[in-house]
Amino acid sequence: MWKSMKYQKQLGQRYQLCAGRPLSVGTALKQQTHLELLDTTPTRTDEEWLQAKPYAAVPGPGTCRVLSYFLPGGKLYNTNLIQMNRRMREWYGDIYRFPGMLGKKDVIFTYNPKDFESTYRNEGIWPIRIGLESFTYYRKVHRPDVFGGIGGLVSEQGKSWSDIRNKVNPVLMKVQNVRQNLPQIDQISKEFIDKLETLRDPSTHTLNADFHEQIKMWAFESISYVALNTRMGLLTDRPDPNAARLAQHMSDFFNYSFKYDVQPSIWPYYKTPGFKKFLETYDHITEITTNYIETAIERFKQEEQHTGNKCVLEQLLALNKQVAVVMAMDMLMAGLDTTSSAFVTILYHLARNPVKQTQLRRELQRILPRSEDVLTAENTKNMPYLRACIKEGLRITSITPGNFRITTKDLVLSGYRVPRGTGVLMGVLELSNSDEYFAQSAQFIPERWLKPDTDGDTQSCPEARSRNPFVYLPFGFGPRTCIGKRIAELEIETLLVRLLRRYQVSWLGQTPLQYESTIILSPHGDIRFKFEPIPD
Ligand code: HEM
Repeated sequence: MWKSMKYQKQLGQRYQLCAGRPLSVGTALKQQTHLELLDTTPTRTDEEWLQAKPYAAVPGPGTCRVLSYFLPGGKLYNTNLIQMNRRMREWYGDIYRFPGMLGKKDVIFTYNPKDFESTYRNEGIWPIRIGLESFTYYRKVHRPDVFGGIGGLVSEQGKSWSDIRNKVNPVLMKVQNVRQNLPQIDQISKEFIDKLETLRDPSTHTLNADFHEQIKMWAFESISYVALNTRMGLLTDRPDPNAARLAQHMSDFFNYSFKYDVQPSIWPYYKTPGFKKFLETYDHITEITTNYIETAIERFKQEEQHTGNKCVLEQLLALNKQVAVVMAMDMLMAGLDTTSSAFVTILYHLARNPVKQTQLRRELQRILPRSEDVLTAENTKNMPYLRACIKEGLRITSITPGNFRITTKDLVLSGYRVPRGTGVLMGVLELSNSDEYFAQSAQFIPERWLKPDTDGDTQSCPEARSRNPFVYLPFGFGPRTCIGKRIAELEIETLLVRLLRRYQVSWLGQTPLQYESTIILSPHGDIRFKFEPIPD
């Protein structure tokens, strides 16, 4: 009895430390009806489990040692996430435990594809990916007045996550439904090219502006068209006055999120002035996006008679207004830096590989004999080399370097017992860059992704592709895979077609493209391309 009361008390402390943390692992697990108890004590008694080494034997530093690593002068002081993971892997091996701190749980880092497979195959129908806890806090605790208890896809878990996901999947994951946005996404790409022309020095073919910033504007214009059915005008000289404000708040959001969601922070216990500013940033984003949505609703009412296909926002509103508002915000937050970083990455690899770029251009010239020709659902169907280039770019640099899950079952990972409720970070970036899984892994070889029967003059090379599907997952895996994948692909493909049909692109940076790693990998530093027009 005492033991049980003490246990309940411990659980209470563990899961109700403050209003911001109750929606953590415990609650997420509790929401899964097959795991009703908060108790994460292992229940497996089968041979594999019994034969495995205990969890305590997983290599890794203790809490004090980890803290010493990050102090000034420490071995990991001032390293970014990628550098930190690489060093830890060198010291501790292909599986190690990073101890939980300040209310966060332990995380197992693994570089073993068998572990990836085990984790994904056992994730069940409601996979748990605890990501941005500040999101959950803001929506569920700080502003329930606006969100009515809906946390959104990024932060919900269990049945509440699946209720939203099942509703929005047909709108966002169906290729044809997403592809009906092609004319507008293409229009945005053409406006980007027009803007590029105004920034391009015709004698040197270089830009008088920061290319990465311009690409962020393109990504913003594209995703806000899809999410808010609004043209922000960011690629024109008359942008919507609120658009620049929203863009700035989104950029602040990413910086704050890294600080308060990824790095250890005391905000769950004490709301620091910096965290309060973060909440204000959330407030600004909420206010501006809801205003755009209200305006769009008015517009839809006036256009009620229109008979054409409904846009994404209209389809989401037809499901449920609150879900639509939350989903639109999630699309803006998750679909901006990811798409712009991926685009710069893929363009960089093509710029560094002129032979592959020329090969790609042949395909593009077949699709668009004249650069001004129209892109249609029909002529964009068959672009195998373009799609292979995108895949290959994201293989060399997966901008989400690791995929994360909280285990919902007791698992044996790399021979160790890992109880359910443990965080597992799967280091895909390292494996997709390893010669063990991809021949000549450092080389940009789009041919690995071509099917042997691909038309045209390109020789496919599927044998250079890994036989293990779990070592290449730039958009994640399973029921919780990226819901914006189709939108991102449409945006990236369309702009690549327009840009590379029009220009020969080369890399002028002094070094290979550098990245800064916050929640994703973001291109950083000297990003300079040369754009030489190609005669029609
Ligand atoms: C190249 C661009 C992108 C990349 C590489 C990317 C990558 C990812 C990855 C790896 C995940 C985690 C998947 C998992 O845990 O299995 C994810 C989730 C997510 N992404 Fe993307 N993403 C991209 C673009 C977008 C876009 C354009 C949107 C918006 C429409 C978006 C919205 C989301 C959302 C809402 C989730 C959470 C899904 C859920 O938990 O159900 N992403 N993305």
